[in-house]
Amino acid sequence: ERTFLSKGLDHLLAQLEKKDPQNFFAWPVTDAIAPGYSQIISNPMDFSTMRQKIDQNEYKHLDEFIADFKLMCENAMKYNHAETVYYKASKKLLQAGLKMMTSDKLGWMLN
Ligand SMILES: NC(=O)c1ccc2nc(N)sc2c1
Repeated sequence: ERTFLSKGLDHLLAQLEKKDPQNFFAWPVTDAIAPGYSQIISNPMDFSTMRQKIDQNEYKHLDEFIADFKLMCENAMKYNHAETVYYKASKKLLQAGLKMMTSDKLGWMLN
């Protein structure tokens, strides 16, 4: 059911997804597109999984949502070499996303 927190997380997720226009982070990364991915990345994360977790009320606090966002970006910076578009996109997304989510305007969600 829609809670105060899940409504706020919905909004944040929509803002983060807009920062990934190439949809590099929209869906789970498969070994088909990223050879060896499942051996290198033990805790995969992507926006569709975060959406599911919001809908199932699995996030109890904003910092748990932020942790999944960081995991998603850090996975990409681990698997992809620094000169790739994926690495560069994840570094930019991480910085912009954290800036947005840690602004004081979100004090109301840090319960
Ligand atoms: N999120 C990622 O790390 C990611 C996304 C898409 C993608 N496509 C490839 N050919 S490698 C790759 C990695």
